[in-house]
Amino acid sequence: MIAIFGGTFDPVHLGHLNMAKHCVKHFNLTTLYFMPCAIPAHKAAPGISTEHRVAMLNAAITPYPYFQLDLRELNRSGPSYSLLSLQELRAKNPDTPLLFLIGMDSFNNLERWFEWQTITQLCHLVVFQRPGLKSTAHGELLAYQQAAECNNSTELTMQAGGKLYFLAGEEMAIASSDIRKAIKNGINYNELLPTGVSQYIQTQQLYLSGE
Ligand SMILES: Nc1ncnc2c1ncn2[C@@H]1O[C@H](COP(=O)(O)OP(=O)(O)OP(=O)(O)O)[C@@H](O)[C@H]1O
Ligand SMILES: O=C(O)c1ccc[n+]([C@@H]2O[C@H](COP(=O)([O-])O)[C@@H](O)[C@H]2O)c1
Repeated sequence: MIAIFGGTFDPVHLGHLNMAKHCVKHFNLTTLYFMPCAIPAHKAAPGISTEHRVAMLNAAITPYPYFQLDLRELNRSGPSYSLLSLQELRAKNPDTPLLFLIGMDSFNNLERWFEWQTITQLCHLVVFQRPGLKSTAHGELLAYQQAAECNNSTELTMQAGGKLYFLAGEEMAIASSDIRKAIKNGINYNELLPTGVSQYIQTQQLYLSGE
């Protein structure tokens, strides 16, 4: 199995680590790759450099041998469409089950993603809960959910892609945007971040101004 966790990670926080750890444990993964995007398809570009985001990801994953980085989107120009990354991964690994981990808010917006229906064929989507959010799928997204959802994780090992799995686990009400706001407003945010990340933010004086 190949497991990818895409995100802006501006910055990576304990909510990200929590869902990624649940995914590793649940699917008994050897490796899960955090894949930072370069230019988010649907939100404002990060106000800090790519190097800072990657440095914070490295600080966050260092204690965990089963986490690695996949930097392919940083080496591409244009919006970081997940479709392109998944197509590349699929071309290199034609028959390997491919998991793409996202949060419930991302799932509820999936219909707005570039060629989302092709994405659902290229990989299995693993959706982690986000506090206060449930699937709001309707129309074509609901049709996909009804056709693809499975409750038995071994089913995901039996085909390369096409399934949808809702992964339950401890929910953490943490968002990068709240952390950026807290830092700007001088509010303590350290308990929301891996230690190495909060140290890096302080040393580099990140997020003190801007959005
Ligand atoms: N606390 C959380 N619980 C569940 N899913 C999360 C959580 N934080 C992030 N995610 C999911 O992780 C992926 C990457 O998230 P991202 O890097 O955009 O962080 P974010 O906290 O959502 O950022 P922002 O607040 O700036 O939108 C997305 O699919 C998102 O849904
Ligand atoms: O491909 C798309 O159109 C697309 C649209 C929105 C989000 N994504 C991906 O979803 C992941 C989480 O996105 P975000 O914006 O919540 O950090 C990240 O890997 C994004 O590149 C992808």
